[in-house]
Amino acid sequence: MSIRLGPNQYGKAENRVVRIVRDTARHQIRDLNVSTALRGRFDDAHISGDQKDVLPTDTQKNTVFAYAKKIGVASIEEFALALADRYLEACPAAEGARVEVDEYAWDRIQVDGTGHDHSFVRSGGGVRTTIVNVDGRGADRVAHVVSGIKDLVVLKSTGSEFKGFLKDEYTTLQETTDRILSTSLVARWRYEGTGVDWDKSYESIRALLLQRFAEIHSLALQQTLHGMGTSVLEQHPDVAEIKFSAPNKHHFLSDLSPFGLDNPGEVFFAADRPYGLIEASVVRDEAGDAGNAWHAIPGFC
Ligand SMILES: O=c1[nH]c(=O)c2[nH]c(=O)[nH]c2[nH]1
Repeated sequence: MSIRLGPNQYGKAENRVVRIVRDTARHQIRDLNVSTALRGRFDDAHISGDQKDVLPTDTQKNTVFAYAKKIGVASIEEFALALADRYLEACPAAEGARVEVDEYAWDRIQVDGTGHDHSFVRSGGGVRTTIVNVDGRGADRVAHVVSGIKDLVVLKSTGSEFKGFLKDEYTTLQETTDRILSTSLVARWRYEGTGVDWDKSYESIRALLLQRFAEIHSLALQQTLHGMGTSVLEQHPDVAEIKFSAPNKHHFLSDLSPFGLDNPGEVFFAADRPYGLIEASVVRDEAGDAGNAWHAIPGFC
């Protein structure tokens, strides 16, 4: 019998770091959840228990907070790339570093029509996210950036059909040409390089996803996702591929006939489970090799 150590990585998950820029009375806030992981030649740490190669997860955490002060957060992508490079510099046994950053956005509280200098209210409308993987150093360095948005809850109250589907003896679903379509979208897209205006690109893709969700007359959530992804690839040449995970948040028409009431698409039961889970990706044919870009991202096909 032969048994060996399989794939492994280690790091500090979910460092909650809030960076305030307070050079003037008008403060800026970046509110992050940062998870780090190193992979490489860490066999001794697992097999003999010798930790000589291990940069502690505690050090990885400290680096996140020190870098928030030293270099600040120009964008979550730049911050993640800088951290990944730092870990590879500090830890010779590491062959690759993975840094995932979620950002919780804040809006200024409006007082008399003006955004307050230092009081904020958490924004709705999805969590911005990035996952950076850097493999190697110097001339061998390869960096991949997968950015995205999650928890983007959207709904259209008409303009959605689901009909013509396969039926068997267990099918009870009625065909419909007018239903509610709603999802809590996760979309992640892989950039081809790192010479990107990260904030501008994110805002533009987020706006485009919302616009296309609204515009597309949906024949199924699958077709809506494909349409949204195709538009992103058409309008963003630096995006190689986009992946979606979309729970179909079913809204069932409430039967009000026992109460002598008709219900022409006005009152619904919003079920929370079970839900259809629709996952799809749209890929550019000539896209470069994804390498480790999608390493350890759960919930995507
Ligand atoms: O958009 C949908 N896609 C499906 O595959 C599906 N299946 C189902 O029951 N309802 C829906 N809706």
